Amino acid sequence: MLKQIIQTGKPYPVYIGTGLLARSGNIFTEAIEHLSGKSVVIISDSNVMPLYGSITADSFRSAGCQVYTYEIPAGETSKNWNLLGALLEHLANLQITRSDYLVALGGGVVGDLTGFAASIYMRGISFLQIPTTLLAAVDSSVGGKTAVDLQAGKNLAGTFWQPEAVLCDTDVFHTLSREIFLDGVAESIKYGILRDRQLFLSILNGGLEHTCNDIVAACIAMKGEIVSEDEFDRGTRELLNLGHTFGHAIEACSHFAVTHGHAVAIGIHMAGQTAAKLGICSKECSHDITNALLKLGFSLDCPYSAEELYEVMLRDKKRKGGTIDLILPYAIGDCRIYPVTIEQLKEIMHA
Ligand SMILES: NC(=O)c1ccc[n+]([C@@H]2O[C@H](COP(=O)([O-])OP(=O)(O)OC[C@H]3O[C@@H](n4cnc5c(N)ncnc54)[C@H](O)[C@@H]3O)[C@@H](O)[C@H]2O)c1
Ligand SMILES: O=C(O)C(=O)C[C@@H](O)[C@H](O)[C@H](O)COP(=O)(O)O
Ligand SMILES: [Zn+2]
Repeated sequence: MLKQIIQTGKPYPVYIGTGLLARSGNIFTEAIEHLSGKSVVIISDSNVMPLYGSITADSFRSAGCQVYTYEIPAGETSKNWNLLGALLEHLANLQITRSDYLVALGGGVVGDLTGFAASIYMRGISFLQIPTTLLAAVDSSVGGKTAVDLQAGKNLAGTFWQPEAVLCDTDVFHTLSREIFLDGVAESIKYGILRDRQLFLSILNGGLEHTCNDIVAACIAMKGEIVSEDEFDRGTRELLNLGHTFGHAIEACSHFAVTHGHAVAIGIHMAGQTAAKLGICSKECSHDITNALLKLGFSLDCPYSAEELYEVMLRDKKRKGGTIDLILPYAIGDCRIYPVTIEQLKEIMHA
């Protein structure tokens, strides 16, 4: 089992390995002094609960916890205000107290919703992350961004609330469909393009199928490094949004029919093209990014017009009045924040 510490205001461990789910209760209670004896509410979705709910619940019970479970419908549309409210009411009905724990068992949707609930229930209680998608393992389970979507767009309401610990059992990826696994490949290769050309090449050459734990650990380490520098997303952390200004707009335009990872893949391709057009990176660099995404199996056609995307992009959280921070590649392994005015953004989109 690999262990990393995420150095936020409140440092916390991330455990990565195989066969961990059946031991999750023990691993967490050994790491967290007062967890045994507490109530834990395992929150999961309608696909993951039947697969991994019992093994997780049994493990927490054997470690001395009182276990409750709560299931939400699978899919992005569960990241909404009404479901968040229903979950909070349920916690209150169970008489969950401030010393108890929530456990997010699932992909990024379960993680973002559970983290949000944990951050506001009784003004904040502890939670644990058990990611079950590749995307959640390499990205959403670490760093403490929580959110729900609003009608106007993606993740427009949320908090920063770090988990107490994260446990990532990579065995669970075996039940993912190819498409959902690919969503995680998009967020993984993002890390390579951001800061690590070697990681980019390893993923391109099928590394996630062969040396999965090491690559997951490398992505988490990079996320930890960036988040520890800028926990509250006021500077460097914006880099983690590579491909997201375009990607979030695609998700919103599709009413969330396009998954986050696929939208981010198209967004990374668009970021590469934009950088080449602006003369920030070479044409070869932009082609290498696009070809890598195609080789990995992404379809990069965007079904929405420049106008449609632009309107949604204006609500991006990296907008500061009349400017918006784009994240653009200067080379593979070197991305930077590149502010543009919203007028320039309009021109870029039309080009
Ligand atoms: N907080 C962050 O930093 C952060 C980072 C990246 C993405 N996100 C968010 O994460 C979400 C996307 O996460 P996702 O791609 O995990 O989507 P998801 O949570 O919707 O999971 C995708 C699908 O896979 C199923 N599933 C999950 N684990 C499974 C398993 N082991 N076996 C079989 N099926 C399984 C789910 O039921 C769901 O149908 C988006 O809402 C995105 O905005 C947040
Ligand atoms: O952790 C971060 O910071 C990220 O930006 C990671 C992204 O992959 C993730 O999709 C995040 O939820 C996007 O955040 P947002 O602030 O653009 O809503
Ligand atoms: Zn993302």
